[in-house]
Amino acid sequence: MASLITTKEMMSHHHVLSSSRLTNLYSDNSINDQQIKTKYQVSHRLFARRISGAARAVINSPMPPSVPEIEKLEGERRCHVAWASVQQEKWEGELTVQGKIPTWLNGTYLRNGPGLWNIGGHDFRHLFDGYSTLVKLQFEGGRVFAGHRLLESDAYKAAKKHNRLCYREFSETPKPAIRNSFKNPFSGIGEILRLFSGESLTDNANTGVIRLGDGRVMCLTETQKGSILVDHETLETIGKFEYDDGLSDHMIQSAHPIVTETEMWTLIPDLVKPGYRVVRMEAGSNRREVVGRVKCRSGSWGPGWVHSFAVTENYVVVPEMPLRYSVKNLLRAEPTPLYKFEWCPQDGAFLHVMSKLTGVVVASVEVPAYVTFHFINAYEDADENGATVIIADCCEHNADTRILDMLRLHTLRSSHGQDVLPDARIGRFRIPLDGSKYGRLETAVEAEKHGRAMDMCSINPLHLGQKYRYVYACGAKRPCNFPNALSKVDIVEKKVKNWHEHGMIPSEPFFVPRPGAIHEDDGVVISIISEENGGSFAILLDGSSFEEIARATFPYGLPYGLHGCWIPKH
Ligand SMILES: CC(=O)/C=C/C=C(C)/C=C/C1=C(C)CCCC1(C)C
Ligand SMILES: CC(/C=C/C=O)=C\C=C\C=O
Ligand SMILES: [Fe+2]
Repeated sequence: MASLITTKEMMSHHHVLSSSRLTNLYSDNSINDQQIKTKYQVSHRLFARRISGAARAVINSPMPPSVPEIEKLEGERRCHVAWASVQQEKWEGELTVQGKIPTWLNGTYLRNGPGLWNIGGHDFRHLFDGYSTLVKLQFEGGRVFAGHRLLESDAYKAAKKHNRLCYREFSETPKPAIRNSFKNPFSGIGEILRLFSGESLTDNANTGVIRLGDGRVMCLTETQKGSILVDHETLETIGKFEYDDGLSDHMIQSAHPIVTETEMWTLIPDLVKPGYRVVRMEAGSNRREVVGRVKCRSGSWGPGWVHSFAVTENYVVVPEMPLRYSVKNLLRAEPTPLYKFEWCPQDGAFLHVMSKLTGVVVASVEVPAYVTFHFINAYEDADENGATVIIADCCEHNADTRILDMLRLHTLRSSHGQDVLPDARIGRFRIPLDGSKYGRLETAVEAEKHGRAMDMCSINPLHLGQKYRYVYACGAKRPCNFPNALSKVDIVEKKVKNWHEHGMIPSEPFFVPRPGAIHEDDGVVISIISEENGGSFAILLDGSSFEEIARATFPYGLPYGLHGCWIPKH
């Protein structure tokens, strides 16, 4: 097994990724290459001045800039480190801690996300295209040992080897290699077959990371191929998670399985006969059993996009969004404004409820149009007459699909500080189980209280599928082009506590309950913050007061990341 590199090794060029990311640092398309290079050099020296000595090693700065250079640069729009590729493949070291890490916090927080957005001079277009970068924070007796590492997916390895994109990513389709172009393997029937067999799809598992009940740790994305096992201590890639159930020919999966100590639930969308398979896998097994199938209600060609879903104690809540997979857009080489999807509100929006035990769909209701990436939680409740109603909460983007395009890197890089982030809220669905045709969608808490941004959520995992009170998520302090605050939402009292510091971009606040806790919010919230000055740190907030209890600073800047998990030390 290869050992992780030290800071000293990292200073050598051997481990530093190619400099083809130069253009990534700037958003202003009008500047020419020479200007970009000059800005890059100045900017890197500026970062080096601002962050610690160790960080200087990372970015390999030769000299501090002169004052006029700094002033010139201050006035320019520089790319926030949140949207800049990681500067090296891997790093490991101890972090400097300010404050006090609770001694009960023993274990590893892992975060996945796209962290490298360029290869061989090609700059990726969308946040979701970047190559998976795992970050770990290992908490041990009040100390924090941390690191990051690029996931060795086939997509990343091939891109490195051939110096170009080789698989279809979220928004990008590879161009044919010039020497093969007369045969053009990326056109016609061959390409359709390669797409539908999954061959040309990415396995770049850059979205989430989960710990299965049996202890295996898996990185995931929406392609089934993108299910990859990793070692949570070394961050090494172990290999593909091989499903032995014959369900992998349906190339797509939800990026957010629901995992407990005993089982994993997920959804497998069916692009040919629009619908979803609801599947369950026992801890220790690689075989998913199909519990039931939901048939799409709408007459559209594709099923609704399903990034995540929800469960209650007895039911699985399956969303059918009006934002639908589009086979037509899947086959297009160039992205459409909605990428692989299309917006079909005229065909209706639905939610389906399946019994976990029998696989029978017990409710299928039409609801107002909605757009969500992330369900927060769901539970069974009683209505005023005592009849069962399902409550399902999600981060809802006011049925506005613009959020998908807002996550284009050019937009993120060029609109920093502008108030262009579309509004979002906590959407609460009420789904009656009495055969009603319609469900309701309400705003759970006045969105102004969390700055009208709401995504990247977590809850106390002990309340999964149960009544619950607290949601931790990214909110906003306006003006902003991206969620820039951490919010604790009390959905019962309808109160919100926000954490915000100027120029910071925090990733998903992840709640870890204190062992033995009685109160739902007794625990800590972990988030990794990318700073405007090019640095980054992990922050720990008290789950109850939402006050900062500690921060642990990285000697370099980490980009934004998506979802995390907690691996307790036994
Ligand atoms: C990072 C994130 O949240 C989502 C990633 C989604 C991906 C990688 C989706 C990939 C897809 C293709 C490459 C073609 C087929 C459709 C789809 C699943 C959207
Ligand atoms: C980062 C994000 C949305 C932020 C907007 O408010 C969505 C990420 C989705 C994938 O996990
Ligand atoms: Fe997600």
